[in-house]
Amino acid sequence: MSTSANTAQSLAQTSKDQIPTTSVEAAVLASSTATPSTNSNDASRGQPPAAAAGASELASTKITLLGALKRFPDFPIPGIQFIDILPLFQDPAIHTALLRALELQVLEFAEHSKPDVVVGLDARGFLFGPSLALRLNASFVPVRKQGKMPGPCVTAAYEKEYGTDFFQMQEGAVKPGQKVLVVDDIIATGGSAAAAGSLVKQLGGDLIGYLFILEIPFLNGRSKLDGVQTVTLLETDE
Ligand SMILES: O=P(O)(O)OC[C@H]1O[C@H](OP(=O)(O)OP(=O)(O)O)[C@H](O)[C@@H]1O
Ligand SMILES: Nc1ncnc2[nH]cnc12
Repeated sequence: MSTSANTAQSLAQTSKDQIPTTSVEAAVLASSTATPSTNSNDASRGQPPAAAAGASELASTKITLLGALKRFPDFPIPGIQFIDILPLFQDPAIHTALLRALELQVLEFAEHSKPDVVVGLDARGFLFGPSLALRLNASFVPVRKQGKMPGPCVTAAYEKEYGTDFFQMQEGAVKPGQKVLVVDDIIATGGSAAAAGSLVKQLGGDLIGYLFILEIPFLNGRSKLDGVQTVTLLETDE
């Protein structure tokens, strides 16, 4: 079995309960963010030996995930280094490891406040948002680019790394007071995520956090998220 398959299997075999049952699960839980501005890359610090061993396994999972990403210079416009997350979904072992790691990040940071709704952003937030929502026994609700959904919608404009756009959510898709987690593949400038957060609030939702697979820290996207708890699995400064 390949390294990625081993990693995926050990992550996939962990309990569906919120209580960690393996060193990997304990380590993933231990590695999650405790504050809005910290990421999860220093997993082994201060952990007991079993958790530290698991943290090392998590670290190798992250290396596997990072290694699967592809870079495309000057896409979609000159000067942008495009980071393609689609390869994460081509290998079932990596896909499994990704989903389990994301689930555990949520269970840790939302320990006392599990989301009622996972909101995924058009289009790459749709690749894992519904699967994650099922694992969390939560609803899935999309944020879509303007003009794609029927019925009354709320709308927010936003700037991103390579242009301006408009996002929408259907009225009633989130009920007032529901706890909402916004998920997307990448946080770059943070414009997309901030617009999604504003739509959730327009619908009366309680925005409890943001979750991303990858952060590009030099673009400082977190600064647009009003201090709302933000968790990223991976980061790359390029
Ligand atoms: O933090 P930001 O600067 O807002 O950038 C991040 C957003 O950009 C990408 O989506 P894109 O708008 O390219 O749409 P797509 O998912 O439909 O390709 C990405 O999937 C995020 O949604
Ligand atoms: N550099 C980038 N690569 C991939 N998706 C992005 N979305 C915004 N910036 C991006």
